[in-house]
Amino acid sequence: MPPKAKAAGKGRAPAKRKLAEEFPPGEVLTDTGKKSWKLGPPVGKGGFGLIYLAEPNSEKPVGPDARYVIKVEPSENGPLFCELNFYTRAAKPDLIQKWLKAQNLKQLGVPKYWGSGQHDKAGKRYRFMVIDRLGTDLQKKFEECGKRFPRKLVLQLGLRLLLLDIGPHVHAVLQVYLVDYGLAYRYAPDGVLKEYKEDPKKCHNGTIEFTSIDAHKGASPCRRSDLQILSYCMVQWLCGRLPWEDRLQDPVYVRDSKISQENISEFLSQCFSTQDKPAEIQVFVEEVMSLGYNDKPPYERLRSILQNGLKSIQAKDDSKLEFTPVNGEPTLPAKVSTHTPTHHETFRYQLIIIIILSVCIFKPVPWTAARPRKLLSAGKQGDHKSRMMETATQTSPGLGLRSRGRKKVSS
Ligand SMILES: Nc1ncnc2c1ncn2[C@@H]1O[C@H](COP(=O)(O)OP(=O)(O)OP(=O)(O)O)[C@@H](O)[C@H]1O
Repeated sequence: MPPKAKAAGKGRAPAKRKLAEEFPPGEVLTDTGKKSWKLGPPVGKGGFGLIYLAEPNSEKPVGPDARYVIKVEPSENGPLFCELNFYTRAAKPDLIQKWLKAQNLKQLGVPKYWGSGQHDKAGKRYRFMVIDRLGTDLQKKFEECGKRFPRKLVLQLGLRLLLLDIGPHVHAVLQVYLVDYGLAYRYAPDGVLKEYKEDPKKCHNGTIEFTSIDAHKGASPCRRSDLQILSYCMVQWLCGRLPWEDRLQDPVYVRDSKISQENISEFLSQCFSTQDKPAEIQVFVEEVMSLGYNDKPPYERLRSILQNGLKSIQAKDDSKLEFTPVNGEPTLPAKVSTHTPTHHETFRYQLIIIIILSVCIFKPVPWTAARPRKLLSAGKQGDHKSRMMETATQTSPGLGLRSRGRKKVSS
């Protein structure tokens, strides 16, 4: 994620967390299943921890083609604990496999979980988690495109991030993944929806510019919160800048600016000129903003709104994601994978802001012949086949900074 402003000021709740120190390449960590992992260089940085390339421990150093990453944070930090909870409940390889089979899907846009544990170093205790290594992140692509994505791409990303199956594009090669489940939340444990309740101590959780109004108010996230975040992301991708980005240091200002955007048409008029304002985005945002806290969003309707947007520009969701600077040439034409993430109703998780902000572009190689430019070998599936990822420079959805001021850098 790009460096974002630190949230500060009144109403800012999240407690201070400790930063992890950087471990040298070659550090060996042993997970709770007694499997040892060797760290390579860091490939990403969150607000409180680092993400390292990693491989099962062996004589060899960990190279740039590592198939795993390990996220390490001081053990007392909450988000990694929360994230681990998500991964162990929802993303163990056998669980994902079962889910795919049950849903008749080929792939799911959630990295697989391979292990976790605690590691002591210099008198300090760290928590770590091993997951699939993915490719470049969407934020990086956004910056490469001059901070604006073409409308077709935004609509396609919107369709994928709605977490619905988009159909059998079996030969597609790029997939959008969601990572960073540090704020994942079970919005309906055992099928019982959580009640709306504001907690002043939790105000403004998430990446400040995109976080939902629910989160600003300290309410636990729900499905509409995810969609609000997605709406803000899509508007920013289209126009380059959200109206409240001038004062991200002030979460109350950001919250109030979002709340004051009751008239969606006026909100979008601050972002687009009259001729550039995409009609479907207005309809989409209106639909999202009309949702109640416990409403099940009309995902199909939301999808068709975005599909209609594609039609209106004589485009279709053809499984090619073209990262083209607006009014320019494509930087890296690419295809998108067979299946996008499917709505995870059964997991009863609320995938919140950081997740949407943490979208990886990932290209599994066993299903493709040609290597696009700038490939970096990486990743693995359960079958231990290596695969390649298209990457410009850095890895993972380098999106994200929480309003708590988590900064990210990437290698
Ligand atoms: N599975 C992955 N494969 C490759 N790179 C990754 C992966 N996961 C994360 N990264 C890289 O590390 C960066 C930080 O990841 P992540 O958002 O999970 O960390 P975080 O500590 O939770 O960050 P934050 O403090 O913003 O919540 C990402 O932006 C990305 O560049």
